Amino acid sequence: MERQVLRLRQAFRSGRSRPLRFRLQQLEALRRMVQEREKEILAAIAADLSKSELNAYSHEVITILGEIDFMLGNLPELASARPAKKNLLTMMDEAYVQPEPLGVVLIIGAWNYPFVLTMQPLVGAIAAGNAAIVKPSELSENTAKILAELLPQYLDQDLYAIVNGGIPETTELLKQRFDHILYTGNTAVGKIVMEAAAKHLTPVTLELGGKSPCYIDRDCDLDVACRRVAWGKYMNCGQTCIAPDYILCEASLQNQIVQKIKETVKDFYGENIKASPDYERIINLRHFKRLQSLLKGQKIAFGGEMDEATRYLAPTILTDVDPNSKVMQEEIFGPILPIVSVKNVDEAINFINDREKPLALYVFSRNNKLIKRVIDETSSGGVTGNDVIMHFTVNSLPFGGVGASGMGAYHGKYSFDAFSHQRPCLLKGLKGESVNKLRYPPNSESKVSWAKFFLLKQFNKGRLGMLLFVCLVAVAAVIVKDQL
Ligand SMILES: NC(=O)C1=CN([C@@H]2O[C@H](COP(=O)(O)OP(=O)(O)OC[C@H]3O[C@@H](n4cnc5c(N)ncnc54)[C@H](O)[C@@H]3O)[C@@H](O)[C@H]2O)C=CC1
Ligand SMILES: CC(C)=CCC/C(C)=C/CC/C(C)=C/C(=O)O
Repeated sequence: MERQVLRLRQAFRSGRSRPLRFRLQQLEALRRMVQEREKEILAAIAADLSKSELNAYSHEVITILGEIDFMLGNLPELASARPAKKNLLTMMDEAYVQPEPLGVVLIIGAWNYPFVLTMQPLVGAIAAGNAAIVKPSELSENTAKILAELLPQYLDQDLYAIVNGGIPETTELLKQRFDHILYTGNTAVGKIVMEAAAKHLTPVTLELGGKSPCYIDRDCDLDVACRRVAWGKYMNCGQTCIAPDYILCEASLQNQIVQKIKETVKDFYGENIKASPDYERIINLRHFKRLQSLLKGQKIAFGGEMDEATRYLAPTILTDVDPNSKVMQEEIFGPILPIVSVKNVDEAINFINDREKPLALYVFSRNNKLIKRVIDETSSGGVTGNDVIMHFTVNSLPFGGVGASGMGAYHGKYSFDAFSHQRPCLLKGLKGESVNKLRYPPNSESKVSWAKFFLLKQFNKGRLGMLLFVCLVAVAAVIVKDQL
């Protein structure tokens, strides 16, 4: 492992990953990989998650193609230096912010969207000019295997590597020194990653989970709300980090919601859900049993059927759920939808604020003011109003958690930023010592007054104002020169 990281570091040090042309060429190669090897990629995702290839394409491949296209179109601008506003002491100098790559970064992915969660960060890491090691989840072994086979065929092998394996391999990897780690997965392992990173003062982006609440207001089109919630909850069999975890609503809405979601499930998956190509399975037996245990003692208003042999768990709704029950204590990450009654929106807001900050928050209402109020009075990684999941698809929005649901963000420009250092650069000439005297010792009252003038004065006065100001500064400089 150590040797592998060293090899990448040497390649990074050679400067090869930095030129814009090289980054664009690697991103184009990645796009070629996705396009040319689409069938193999889809088959691997499909095998890992019992998913149809069509769903694998729309859940994962589209996102990556979109992200690569965004970077190819915007990289020249993202990577270029941005001029910075100057103060009076530096107005003759050059000041700019130059994004620079961080170095060798580690990307640790989770199994639930195994292609997106490794490749989307990799697009950002390449775009920002880094070397990268990708560690896919061992639970999605087919995707991990195909990535290990394909990436070296398309990308520079000295700069981008893939490490497969389980906890021992990740533990070993985490002992190495990286310049950034982007980890996606559960909160407990997030803490392990952060602790390991701290040993090297390595910055981290932690994409964690949590219980994302969904408040449905009385003043709402329930048909639409229930269809959208059912889509986001049962997609990937509920194994989506930003799936609506539970519904909060007034007690009087509960039965209507159950009825409408039931009808939607029939429209989506037909009478025989098991036979639907659009309904996935639970990733493994451990998760299946965990979900099974969450149903104990609950009132199942819909669904609940399961088949251990195929890890099938039907779309399920629980009603009158006690907020203290187990299903409300941990992220569900499966197709179980608890409904918790609240008296009104105030109680919903308190309910949300009494718990850890979630990764996503959803509010359905015809009343935009109410939606804005819920947003203003709560905190979460992201929000979609009157829909679920969809903020994930807008790559001009940063995607990430807050508090227990994570730190840092990525997607689009934010991925580029996550893997870059914004380096402030000030280039001065060797002239101007007369004015510089005011910062050299020995200090004096008059030097402090002039320093205040030069450093604290604002000059947002338009072109003419600027001209006058420059004259004023020139006069001041002459006076300073004579006085100091
Ligand atoms: N915020 C986000 O973007 C996303 C968050 N998630 C969250 O991830 C969770 C599901 O993923 P997991 O089951 O955690 O995925 P997982 O079991 O695949 O683990 C994630 C990664 O951590 C590594 N890992 C596991 N145990 C480790 C240990 N003890 N030490 C070092 N590395 C270790 C694995 O090898 C894997 O690469 C959910 O909580 C979900 O909400 C999932 C997808 C996206
Ligand atoms: C067609 C369409 C709008 C699909 C949506 C795909 C999507 C947003 C999937 C979720 C992706 C994801 C990585 C979720 C997660 O992190 O758990």
